[in-house]
Amino acid sequence: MKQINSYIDSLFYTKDDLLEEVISSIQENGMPSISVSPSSGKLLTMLISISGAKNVLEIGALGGYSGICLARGFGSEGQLTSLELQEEYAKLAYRNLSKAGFGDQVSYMTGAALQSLEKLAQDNKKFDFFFIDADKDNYENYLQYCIKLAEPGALIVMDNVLARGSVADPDAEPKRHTAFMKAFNETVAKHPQLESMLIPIGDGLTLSKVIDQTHK
Ligand SMILES: C[S@@+](CC[C@H](N)C(=O)[O-])C[C@H]1O[C@@H](n2cnc3c(N)ncnc32)[C@H](O)[C@@H]1O
Repeated sequence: MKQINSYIDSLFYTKDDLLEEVISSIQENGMPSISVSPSSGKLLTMLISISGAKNVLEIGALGGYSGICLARGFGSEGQLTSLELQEEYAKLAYRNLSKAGFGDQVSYMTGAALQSLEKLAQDNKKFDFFFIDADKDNYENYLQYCIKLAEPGALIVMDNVLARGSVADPDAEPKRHTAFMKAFNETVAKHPQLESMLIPIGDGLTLSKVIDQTHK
């Protein structure tokens, strides 16, 4: 997996000073180095621009790396709502999004994402693109909320679904979330409201389209 990702990054990722500054700012602030991989970030940008999504919800901001990738996809016309547990992380993410020129197009909701999602549901908010990249134990809950908050045909992208390849390789040392991710991937694959595919890039991204029930 590592070798394949290095190969993909070496061919398709071009040096990006702004994103490299984001990575440095995360390290300087003593935060974990767990942003999406460069190629996953580029794919997020492409998915937003191809789908034309303008109202994006991110779960798990960290220092704003994926937030910038998402915002680049909608350019000057979209809005990003980002949910982050840690106030300090959200502040850094906001500074980085502002540096990237998206300060007016992003808003952060801090605290446990499940509470923020419940608030968004109560307020009848709708989104056309979701990126789930926070605590893995809640992935199924996050997925259910995203479906609830989705415009028909919305896309939901979930990161880390391969758990470093351990979900597919019986000889690999199991990770903390291997068993959980295996079960989650089965749920997504069979979900009646989703049409999905797992893309083995970075730590694995699943891309799900919310089926428009009115056109079935
Ligand atoms: C893998 S990092 C996100 C990386 C980010 N998406 C990127 O690629 O730039 C996961 C983030 O989820 C946040 N998080 C963990 N548990 C959470 C929760 N219950 N509610 C909201 N955010 C949470 C963590 O603080 C962390 O910043």
